[in-house]
Amino acid sequence: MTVNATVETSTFAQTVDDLAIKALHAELACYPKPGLVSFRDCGSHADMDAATFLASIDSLRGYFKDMADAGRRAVDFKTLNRIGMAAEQKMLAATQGVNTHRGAVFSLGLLAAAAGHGAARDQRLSANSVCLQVGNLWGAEMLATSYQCRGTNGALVRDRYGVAGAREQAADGFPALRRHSFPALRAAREAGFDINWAGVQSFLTSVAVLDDSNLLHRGGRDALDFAQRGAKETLLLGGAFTMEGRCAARLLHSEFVAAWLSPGGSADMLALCYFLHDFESMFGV
Ligand SMILES: CC(C)(COP(=O)(O)OP(=O)(O)OC[C@H]1O[C@@H](n2cnc3c(N)ncnc32)[C@H](O[C@H]2O[C@H](COP(=O)(O)OP(=O)(O)OP(=O)(O)O)[C@@H](O)[C@H]2O)[C@@H]1O)[C@@H](O)C(=O)NCCC(=O)NCCS
Ligand SMILES: Nc1ncnc2[nH]cnc12
Repeated sequence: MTVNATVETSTFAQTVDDLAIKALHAELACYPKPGLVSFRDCGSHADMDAATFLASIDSLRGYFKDMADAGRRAVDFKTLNRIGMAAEQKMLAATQGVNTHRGAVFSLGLLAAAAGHGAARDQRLSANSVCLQVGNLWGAEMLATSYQCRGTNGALVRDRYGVAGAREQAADGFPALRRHSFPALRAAREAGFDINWAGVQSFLTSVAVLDDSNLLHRGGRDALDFAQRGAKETLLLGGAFTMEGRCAARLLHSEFVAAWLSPGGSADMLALCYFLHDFESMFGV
């Protein structure tokens, strides 16, 4: 189905906004997500809780519409970056300076822009094509030195461990998400699991494969290895598909909290997967 044939472009951008906000809500609600904030507890965080996230999500309403509209106009990365920085400032004002959704503002914002770009040109709107378009359209520009943040946690671990972070994932069309996290969510939904447990399965899959800069920043290589191993072992027990796997996921949550580990990058991947799943059901061919 092509968008031009079905909905007005402005309605499309509003729908993208609604789906992105819904995805951020679903990510927050999903439990157990080892180490992360949900309505049950604050995970490995002393400075934020579910209320902080709700305020943050509310502040982002309209941002994804702006990004979809900007994508429709085929703007350059500089323009997207400016819109993103303004959204980040609104988010920080809503959370009294706590970083709740910096990564999601970046990654989900870029998906919204690619969706807007594709819809205006009657392109295929599968999850895969939208992810790849981010890299094709803006990848080279976003890797340019002028956009390298200095002093961020991501920049510090990139320099220290040489790993690919949020920017490199986006520039490459979100390979971990396309190959692992999203197929895990889709397979779980097709197998009949609800959005919570399908989300847990996708989240564990992300933790198992992603070089999460939050884990590296808090605990170095040991923390990343510990988290990836724990997620893999939980998946081997069946993950969200078995009672044993679900118990292991709850236990892993306690272990991450005890070690003060928080895989924030995987939280973003989960929100992206929820968004893409709804988006593809609505607009995909
Ligand atoms: C390009 C930017 C994303 C900057 O990136 P950079 O890597 O330089 O810096 P960070 O500030 O560290 O942000 C990266 C965030 O991306 C998430 N992330 C981490 N690893 C990965 C990964 N491998 N792949 C994809 N995404 C990843 C993660 O975001 C989530 O975690 C944050 C909360 O974590 P928390 O534990 O609370 O961390 P802190 O408060 O920072 O520290 P401590 O508590 O430990 O002390 C939360 O934001 C989640 O979303 C990383 O944090 C980008 O920021 C940029 O250029 N922005 C410009 C504006 C823009 O967005 N433009 C729009 C599109 S062009
Ligand atoms: N639910 C969550 N908990 C902690 N950090 C996050 N970053 C994005 N979502 C998050």
